[in-house]
Amino acid sequence: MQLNDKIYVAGHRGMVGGAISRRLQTLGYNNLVTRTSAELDLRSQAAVNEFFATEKPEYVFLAAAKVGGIHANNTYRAEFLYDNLIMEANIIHAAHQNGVKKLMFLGSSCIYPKMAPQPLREDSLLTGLLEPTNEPYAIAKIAGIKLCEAYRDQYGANFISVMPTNLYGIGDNYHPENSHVLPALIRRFHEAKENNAPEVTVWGSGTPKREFLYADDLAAACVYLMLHYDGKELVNIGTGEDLTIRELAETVKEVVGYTGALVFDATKPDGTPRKLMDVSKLNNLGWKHSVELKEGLQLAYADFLQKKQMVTL
Ligand SMILES: NC(=O)C1=CN([C@@H]2O[C@H](COP(=O)(O)OP(=O)(O)OC[C@H]3O[C@@H](n4cnc5c(N)ncnc54)[C@H](OP(=O)(O)O)[C@@H]3O)[C@@H](O)[C@H]2O)C=CC1
Ligand SMILES: C[C@H]1O[C@H](OP(=O)(O)OP(=O)(O)OC[C@H]2O[C@@H](n3cnc4c(=O)[nH]c(N)nc43)[C@H](O)[C@@H]2O)[C@@H](O)[C@@H](O)C1=O
Repeated sequence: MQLNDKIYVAGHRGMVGGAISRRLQTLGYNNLVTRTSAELDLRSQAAVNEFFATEKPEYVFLAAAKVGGIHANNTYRAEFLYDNLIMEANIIHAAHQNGVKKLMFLGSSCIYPKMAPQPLREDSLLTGLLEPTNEPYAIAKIAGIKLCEAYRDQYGANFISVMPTNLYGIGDNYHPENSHVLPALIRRFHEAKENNAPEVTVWGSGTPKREFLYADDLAAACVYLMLHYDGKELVNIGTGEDLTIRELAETVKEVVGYTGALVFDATKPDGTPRKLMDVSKLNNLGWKHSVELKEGLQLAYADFLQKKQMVTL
């Protein structure tokens, strides 16, 4: 990938696509092509085909998707399956038809079976049943992996798949119900602090364990793998460290500076009990994360405070 090669970052306004675009620009890549969903609805095959035929991107980062936390995944099950299936199918097929040199597909740690051995190894894919709350999203992501593999097997396409762990960072979604746990807790603790509320509610039992990677680290890993990895097998991207949701809540509480109590709402789903990535393959390829959770949380909270000035979250 040369500095003036044409690179399409699908989903560049999202948290991940934004971080990948920043990383590419920092490294000197100067020919990025982007479209918002209003300009190019990736669910339209005709529009995607026309875009690829006109723009002829040489490299593609596929970071556009319908994304959300446990509640959104479990509620909008049809859109999480349909939108994600059709977007990735349209892009991967058009990339093949238009001679894209290399494409990176972003999946998710939720593709692994709910009860797979921990830490989650890449070869656990399709070895057991999925977590029900995000099965539609996971099925779509597994289809994306298999599309990349199929175009590679049949046509020799250099399409690679990476599986990020739970992410957070600049430009995250702070919706009270539809977001992931980390941004949801930043907002809830911040509002409780502002309102002097005596307690903050955390969904579920607090016992599930999750791993969190700062989005700019994820972006650095994605660009690194785009430059250094051409294999068929997926690659996990994470830190290899996790903590319970209760421990996460305590840490967010401390970073935000809230002094009240925590209560747990057992009526809300816990989801997968644990999703710790085995990152030995990534580490052996020469990449390791650099932003630890506490530092990343401080950066994310600063971003939240800044965005709050500009928009009603
Ligand atoms: N966030 C996380 O914790 C994790 C994310 N991932 C993966 O990373 C990728 C990016 O996620 P993230 O950045 O968090 O998500 P965001 O919701 O922040 O961004 C998603 C992007 O997708 C674009 N998009 C959605 N629907 C359409 C559409 N119909 N047509 C065109 N563009 C569309 C949006 O474009 P626009 O802004 O223009 O509307 C948006 O910029 C996804 O593949 C996700 O599965 C994987 C693991 C964890
Ligand atoms: C990235 C990943 O994200 C999703 O999976 P998830 O890891 O279960 O996502 P989550 O961040 O929403 O929840 C993590 C844990 O945290 C608890 N929790 C507490 N309090 C809040 C809370 O206020 N909001 C949310 N969302 N969760 C909360 C919550 O009950 C759960 O136990 C997938 O659907 C799929 O999209 C995917 O790939």
